[in-house]
Amino acid sequence: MSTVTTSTLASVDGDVRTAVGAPPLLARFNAAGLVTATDVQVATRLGTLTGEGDERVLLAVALTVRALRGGSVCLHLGDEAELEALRLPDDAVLGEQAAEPPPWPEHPGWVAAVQASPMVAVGSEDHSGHSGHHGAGPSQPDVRPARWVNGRLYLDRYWRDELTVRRLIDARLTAPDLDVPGDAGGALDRLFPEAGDDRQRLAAAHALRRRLTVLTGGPGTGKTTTVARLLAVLQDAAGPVRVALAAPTGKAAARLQEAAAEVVGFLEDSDRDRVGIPEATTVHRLLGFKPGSSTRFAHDAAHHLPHDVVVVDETSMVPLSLMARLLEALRPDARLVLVGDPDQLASVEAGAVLGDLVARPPVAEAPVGLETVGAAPERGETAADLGNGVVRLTTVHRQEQGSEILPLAAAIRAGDADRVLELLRAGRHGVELVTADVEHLEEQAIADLRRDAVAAGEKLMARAEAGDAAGALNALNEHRLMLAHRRGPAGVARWAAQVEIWVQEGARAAAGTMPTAPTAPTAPTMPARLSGSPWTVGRPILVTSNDKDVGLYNGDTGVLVADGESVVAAFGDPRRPMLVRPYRLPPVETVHAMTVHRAQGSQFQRVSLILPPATSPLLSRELLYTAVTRAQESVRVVGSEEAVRVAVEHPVRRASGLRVPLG
Ligand SMILES: Nc1ncnc2c1ncn2[C@@H]1O[C@H](COP(=O)(O)OP(=O)(O)OP(=O)(O)O)[C@@H](O)[C@H]1O
Repeated sequence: MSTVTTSTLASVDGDVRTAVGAPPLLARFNAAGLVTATDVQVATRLGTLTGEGDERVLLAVALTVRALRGGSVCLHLGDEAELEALRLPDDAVLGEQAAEPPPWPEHPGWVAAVQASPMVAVGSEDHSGHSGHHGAGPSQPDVRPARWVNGRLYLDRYWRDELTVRRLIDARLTAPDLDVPGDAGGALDRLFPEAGDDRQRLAAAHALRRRLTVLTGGPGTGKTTTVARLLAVLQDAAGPVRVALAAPTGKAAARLQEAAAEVVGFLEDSDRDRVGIPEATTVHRLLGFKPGSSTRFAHDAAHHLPHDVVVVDETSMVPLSLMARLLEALRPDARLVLVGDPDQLASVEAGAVLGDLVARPPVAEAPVGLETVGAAPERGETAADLGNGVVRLTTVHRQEQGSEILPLAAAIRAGDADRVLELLRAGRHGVELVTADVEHLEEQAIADLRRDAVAAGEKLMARAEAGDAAGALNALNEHRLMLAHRRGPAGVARWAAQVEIWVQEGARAAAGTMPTAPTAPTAPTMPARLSGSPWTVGRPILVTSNDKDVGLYNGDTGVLVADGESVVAAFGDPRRPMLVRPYRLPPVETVHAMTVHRAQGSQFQRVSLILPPATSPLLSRELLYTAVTRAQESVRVVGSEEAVRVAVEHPVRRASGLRVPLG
């Protein structure tokens, strides 16, 4: 079906070319950068397939494809005000010379044309004969590639995924309590004592009885601690239960496993024995990812996962389609615990399910009976959240010894730009602003950034050359340069190359050779680390596609380490490095710098963030919050005060229908 093609296109970078032979109205919006050539091609192709020639409808579909690329699930066409955000050129055409955008078509007429279109099914009921199950059914003459529900225009596949998520989440929220045969109160008292954190206890009591718990909170509020202790409560009161721990990326899964093992290590012997050694995996691997297909999994609605409890960490990064597949694959009576921080960036793919689940009006009454285990929701706000299964942890337990990182994160989250700038300007306790024009950065402005990058790079090389995989993996996490954009003056491509030059210059200076361009041919006498070969020891690498056989996933980072005369790539937990021969590696890139999106789910001792100019559409509150909360010791923000302010004052808006009830 044609929607398969559009979903693939929506996930790649926008095509910046001019759409050749586009109908006149689309050509004008294309020239203004509001839709790309790819958006136009998808719309016109679907128009040809369904016999729709009305350019206003094709424009709406092209804008929907563009909105998907920006992470929205749909186009909120019914609300004229929502369209304003789309009057900025798409990120894919940023920097190109764009024409003045034409006015939108007259609104009521536009909406009426979309609803009357043969391309568009109207309403949430399925009249096409589809079973409603993803991808099911033979293709029929009346298959409509788009759908209009509650003033929103969807491509059909995304509508189906949203409906699946809505139905399965609502079923979990409205289902009766699960039976807990054992002494739940006793287990809760032991693992979440009275003097502890009430909300953590409430979360555990909730997860014991309910089929969906959404456990949210900022950094250091004890999400991982609560999950690990909750597993002990479950094994004691409802056990033995079969548990799966998962996260959207391999890196986040490794962190979850490490953190959960640490908490379990501190439990009493009996609890520790019951929980065992937690193992975490990626959501894709849990579902039985089949290479070559992003939508086909071994576990689905017909082949449920065997687990009684599934815990997903870093849920903010789970896109709509993956959430739909996960929910389908769960047994209806399994407990699902979604853990995450909804204030972080959402996934690169469409959807912000965690944010939507937290922001919905309550779907069910707050569950009763939690009092019986001594965990009564005491505040009205909690009772309303509980109608959506949400328990928000609010007390920060991590001891930060005067660091200003968490207060800075709190001010960003609260949207308080004055306070954010005050903390950054003060430049104390691990927080710093380097005011600079990022398009014309002076060497002096970035001297400290360079020093940090070179120090971390040199340490990485030294450990890698010594064949010390654990030391090299630790060094990899010492400093990370992050950016919002991939391309342009404040983009990853430029800055990754810059850091590589700095590190190599530093290495040459240390080796006593004359500085040369990093790509220059290498003299045979040059140390291995300067050879310029893709398998240079000390090269930090980023995996860019999934490889189930090797066990590496898109986004995993590692480092090339000397292994006698040869080279091996080290990944994962420094205490238990995973070693892979270069010839077995999936495609990799050098990772001296990364997008904030890529860095999500990881932590680094020091973070430097280069902000784009204040006009960038990628500047957002979530971007700044995510970057700042990646730092353990210090964070340096490079950019203008105006860019900081714009970021703090602009939370991301991703259109989706999940927050509103079905009409
Ligand atoms: N109820 C509590 N009482 C005392 N200390 C706690 C409590 N809960 C958590 N902590 C401590 O607070 C710190 C942070 O906890 P944890 O790592 O579980 O938080 P988190 O929300 O998962 O953080 P992050 O998302 O940043 O990884 C840990 O050192 C943990 O031991």
